[in-house]
Amino acid sequence: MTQMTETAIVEGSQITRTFHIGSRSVEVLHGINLHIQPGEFVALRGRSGSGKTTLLHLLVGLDDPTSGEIRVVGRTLTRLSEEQRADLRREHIGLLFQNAHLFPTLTAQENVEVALRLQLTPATERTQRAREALELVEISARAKHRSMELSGGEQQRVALARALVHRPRLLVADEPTGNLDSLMAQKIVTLFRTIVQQTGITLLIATHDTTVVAAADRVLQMRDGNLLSD
Ligand SMILES: Nc1ncnc2c1ncn2[C@@H]1O[C@H](COP(=O)(O)OP(=O)(O)OP(=O)(O)O)[C@@H](O)[C@H]1O
Repeated sequence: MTQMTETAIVEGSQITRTFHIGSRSVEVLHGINLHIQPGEFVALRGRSGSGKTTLLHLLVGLDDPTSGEIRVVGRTLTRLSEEQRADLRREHIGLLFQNAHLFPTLTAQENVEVALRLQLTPATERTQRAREALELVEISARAKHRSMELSGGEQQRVALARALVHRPRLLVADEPTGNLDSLMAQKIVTLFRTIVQQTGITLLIATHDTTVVAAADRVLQMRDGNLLSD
């Protein structure tokens, strides 16, 4: 087993994941080791089906590895209950997906505040923090628009604001530019870089997008359930 270090914000040691489909077992991840340091912007690249989404789900505690150990922000995920893992996400992790998954009839501001309601943050602080998050992703001018009135790129910015509003230490994103045209994608990527610089957050992004890959500090390459580089 690889030695776990004290300083990494995300660490995986010999992670495997096997899915059971009927009587068949399919090992999708074959013993992944990885270390991500605080403040790094890491792109996770690999063909469709190589296991990127499966790995991300394990690293944020949405799924359990078949074997191996995962430590995120100093906690060993396999030792936590589902509720404790949900708390860990609420406190320290932001999630962003290919689709923005906003409430269509709520405004941009309200969509961001929803994340803080779950944390029982007082109303005045919620409003202020949501405003700041919308400012950070440069979408304040649309704060009062209902999300269904926004473009795809604008919706993704609101989703990013929602993922950042609780000031997580780690942002994990799965194909966040997958539904955007190249100009919109470029703008979001520029924003990722700015946010890393301004906040010191750690970014882990699974992507096929060469713009994201080019902007990252480091690229992890997956192939057929193996990580080729760490
Ligand atoms: N719940 C599941 N049950 C069975 N097989 C699964 C499950 N989830 C994923 N797989 C299989 O695991 C493999 C890896 O899938 P995964 O979604 O992690 O790949 P990916 O690299 O994220 O692909 P993409 O770039 O298309 O999103 C695929 O062969 C997929 O069919």
